[in-house]
Amino acid sequence: MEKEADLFYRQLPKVELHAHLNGSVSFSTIEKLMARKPHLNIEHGMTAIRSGQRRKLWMSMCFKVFKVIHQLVDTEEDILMVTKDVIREFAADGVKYLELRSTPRKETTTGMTKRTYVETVIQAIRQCKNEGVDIEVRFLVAVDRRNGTEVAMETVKLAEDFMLSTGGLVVGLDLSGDPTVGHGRDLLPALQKAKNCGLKLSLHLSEVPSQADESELLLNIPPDRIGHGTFLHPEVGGSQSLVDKVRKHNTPLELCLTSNVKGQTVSSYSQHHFLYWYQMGHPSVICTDDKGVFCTDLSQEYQLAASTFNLSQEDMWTLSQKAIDCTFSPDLNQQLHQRWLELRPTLFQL
Ligand SMILES: CC(C)=CCNc1ncnc2c1ncn2[C@@H]1O[C@H](COP(=O)(O)O)[C@@H](O)[C@H]1O
Ligand SMILES: [Zn+2]
Repeated sequence: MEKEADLFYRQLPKVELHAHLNGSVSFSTIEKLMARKPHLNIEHGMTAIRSGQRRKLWMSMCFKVFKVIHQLVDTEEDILMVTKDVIREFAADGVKYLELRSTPRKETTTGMTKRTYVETVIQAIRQCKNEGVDIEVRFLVAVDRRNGTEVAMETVKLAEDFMLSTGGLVVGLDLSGDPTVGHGRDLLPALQKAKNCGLKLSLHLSEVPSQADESELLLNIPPDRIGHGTFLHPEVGGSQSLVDKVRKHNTPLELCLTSNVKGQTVSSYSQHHFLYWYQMGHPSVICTDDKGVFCTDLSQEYQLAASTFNLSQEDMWTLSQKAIDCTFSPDLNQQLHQRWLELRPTLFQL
């Protein structure tokens, strides 16, 4: 029975809209990177958060994991390998459309620049396409909230340049980074600029408690999608006014169950705010966030949502199909819906 369910969720065609590149690096890719850089003396436990592993002062500790991964991924060669591996892994997991996001990084020691960083990600996406990997991939350039106004402005310029030069592969901008650091008000002008030049916006919002003011500000832009939104509703310290804003614009939420449970912003799977939004009929998309760091994949997240909230395979099919309407590539909608229809008979004969 368990095996059949596994197979169903793996074969279910899926859309992944919230995946940070360096958080998605798998165990086997980390091994290849460690072999390239033995002098760093990095061990496996430093790049992933396994089940039951819990620490105090949690959020900021978790973000240290990314520092370790960034040490391992610091050349264009690494970025190319990591991006291609991540794309192939999502494809092998049944993801048919993937929006990857990543923060352009400069590494003085290796000569990698923010521009060559993005160029390399794009090159990897193109190579996978040419190699026939069965997945459509788009890219969101990420702004790390920690770095303030000026860097955010530069990043928007970079994203705009690539949006124009890549024939639509760069579709938007992500706002992420340690939510306990910095304030969204400093980033508003950059986010507005991005929106005005045609980049779609996906913003990490109310990922930790007590950010109602910031969320209010950011929701006024308004964003095109929301990452997490864990503390938006009144029952968890948000407000009805925040919920009303999200409802008014019908802004889809990207929901990452394991990330929130392991990140300890949600106490257990059954307490996850997925249920609040799903029951309301609000567009809710199940995503992984950082499949490498949290040792998960998208099929597992679908299966967890189904078993936790007692949803049928038919419900989960509908959820994955509706995610198509939440992508930043409306030009692909028809093609993706067609694909889902073609695949449906094989799934429901299992
Ligand atoms: C507890 C925990 C780690 C939660 C995960 N929730 C997150 N919230 C905000 N930003 C994130 C999260 N996960 C990854 N990121 C962002 O993605 C980066 C890693 O991917 P990349 O280097 O941009 O390719 C991190 O440095 C951070 O800026
Ligand atoms: Zn995230």
